[in-house]
Amino acid sequence: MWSLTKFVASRLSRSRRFFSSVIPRPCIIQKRGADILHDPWINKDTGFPLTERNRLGLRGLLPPRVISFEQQYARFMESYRSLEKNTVSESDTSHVALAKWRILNRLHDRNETLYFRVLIDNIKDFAPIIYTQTVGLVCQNYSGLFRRPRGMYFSAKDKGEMMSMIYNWPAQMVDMIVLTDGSRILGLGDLGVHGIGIPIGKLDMYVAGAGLNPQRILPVMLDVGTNNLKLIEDPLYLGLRQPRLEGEEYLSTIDEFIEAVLTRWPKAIVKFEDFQMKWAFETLKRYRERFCMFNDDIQGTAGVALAGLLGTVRAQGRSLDDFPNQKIVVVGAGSAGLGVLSMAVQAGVRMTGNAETAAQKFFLLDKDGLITKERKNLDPAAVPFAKDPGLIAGLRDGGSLLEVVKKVKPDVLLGLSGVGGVFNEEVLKALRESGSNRPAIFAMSNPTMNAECTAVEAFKHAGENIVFASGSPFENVQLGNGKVGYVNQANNMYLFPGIGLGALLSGACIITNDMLQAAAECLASYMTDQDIEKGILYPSINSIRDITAKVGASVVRAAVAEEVAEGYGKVDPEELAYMSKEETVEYVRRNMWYPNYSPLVQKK
Ligand SMILES: NC(=O)C1=CN([C@@H]2O[C@H](COP(=O)(O)OP(=O)(O)OC[C@H]3O[C@@H](n4cnc5c(N)ncnc54)[C@H](O)[C@@H]3O)[C@@H](O)[C@H]2O)C=CC1
Ligand SMILES: CC(=O)C(=O)O
Ligand SMILES: [Mg+2]
Repeated sequence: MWSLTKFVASRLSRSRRFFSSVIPRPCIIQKRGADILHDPWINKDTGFPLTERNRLGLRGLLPPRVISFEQQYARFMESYRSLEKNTVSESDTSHVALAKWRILNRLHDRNETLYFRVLIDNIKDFAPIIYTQTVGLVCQNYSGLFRRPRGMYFSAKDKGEMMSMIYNWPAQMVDMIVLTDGSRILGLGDLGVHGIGIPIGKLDMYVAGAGLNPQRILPVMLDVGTNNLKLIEDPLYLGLRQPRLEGEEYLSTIDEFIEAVLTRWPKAIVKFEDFQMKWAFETLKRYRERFCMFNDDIQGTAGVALAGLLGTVRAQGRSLDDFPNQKIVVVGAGSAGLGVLSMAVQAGVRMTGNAETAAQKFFLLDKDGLITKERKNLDPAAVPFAKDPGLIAGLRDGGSLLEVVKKVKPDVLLGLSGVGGVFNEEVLKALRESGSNRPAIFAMSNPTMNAECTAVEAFKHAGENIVFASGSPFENVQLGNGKVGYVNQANNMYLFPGIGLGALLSGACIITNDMLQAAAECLASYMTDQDIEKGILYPSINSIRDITAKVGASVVRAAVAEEVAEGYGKVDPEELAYMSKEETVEYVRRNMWYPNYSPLVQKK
């Protein structure tokens, strides 16, 4: 039973935590001298005060002047801006993008505190570099860009060794692991071990957006081979030059890795990222009831898309109850597309109470066109969305996107196909004729070149009145006469930081559908009616910490309501249950790490 004494004690412990977050806590280290300068977690470069230089054996290893954090920050930004200025006229945009990534990566490798401060303060400018879209280019060029290892690599050759390998990681605690096998990196396909750039980029977003402590995150590449022949033949390829493991061999490798992780860090959250569809679904089914994990491409994407779809209903001036009446054509029946449809159906069922009607207005296409009940060898995950061809006159299995748009007259066209340009001029013009009072286009595939259409194409061919969102960022479109076509970024980056942080701070033993639903609903309700009217469905990425605090809190509360919360640190589930909504947001905010130089104290 919750007692008054416990309540007062919890308030006191909360206020103690509050003060400790204002006064930088000392960081206890075991290193000395040059080892400190080579450890990006604790390095301050020229920022070490003289007292620390004396205490830590750094005197003489640095130029004598102490440069303040603010000066270091300004110096970095100046070199970044001058790179930007000097390359503005270059036609090779990928060369410029990689130069920007390199300058950030060098800082990341040297001084994480400064790196994360510049990232947080300039998230709108830097997210497209460390995350989609440049991260895709980085993975494609990884063998040439590789300088220092980051994260851990477990390979098919490590079978039987993983339990001891996990103890090679230098940090005592790990809160969040992002795991990939590199088999479907963005829309770029199988990039094998070079896909490590994705877990690194995602975890950068966790630190920037959710305030996870960078000393407690771990990007992991599980190298089970690659089926990309170009990579296998490349002498500089950094991974195993063998075909991917399949079947039981594959699953037992992942099982061994998971067992090793959970033995060392039983409360670590494992986020699965960019697995090819069959393993994305299989691993989610295998593990989701066993430990705290989620699949970002299936579940994170679904929540962001659902928030955007609900926003679209509002933007059309309709009531939210009208959502199940939206005709939605989803192009791409992979992990992301099926994840979105499943969540949209769940939302429809909650609104209508009827599972059958909930999916009726949703249409699904894959590379072979419209999926109907006549489809041979239909993936079981797609079965609930397969249409009866008789539903609308002229619909047929394998019907092209253009045919489907002309016949169905959708309100929403949502692309998760990984194929650039499938929303071509004809398709967009057909959407314009759909009769919807405000059609919406979600060109969600990444990176930019894989977007189903560009923002300019969408506004030009589908009309100025549309709602537009893309997975990778595009500039807003100037429509003339001062009118602006607003570009939303429909990317799971709006949700995964909050899902991860909420799961962590509730101490959730698993991540349930209700927790994911709560995250999506929280994001959906974030926007004001005025914004939505302008076609703005998602907040600016500049607000990512505020969004994450709210999304994280809604995940914590859902975890408590579902009785899967086991508490975090000294905060037990009863204390979580006692918190009001606002207090939960405050609790989440207070637990976000923020980059400041901490005093370093050497452990004797
Ligand atoms: N914006 C976001 O937050 C997210 C975007 N994505 C993007 O979604 C894309 C797909 O990801 P997954 O579903 O995991 O891939 P996947 O490989 O599992 O599925 C791709 C699907 O697209 C279909 N497809 C291929 N060519 C097509 C065509 N010409 N017309 C219609 N359908 C076609 C395939 O048959 C398959 O069903 C990727 O580009 C990825 O970057 C994925 C997750 C999150
Ligand atoms: C954003 C993301 O997770 C993807 O494109 O795979
Ligand atoms: Mg992904």
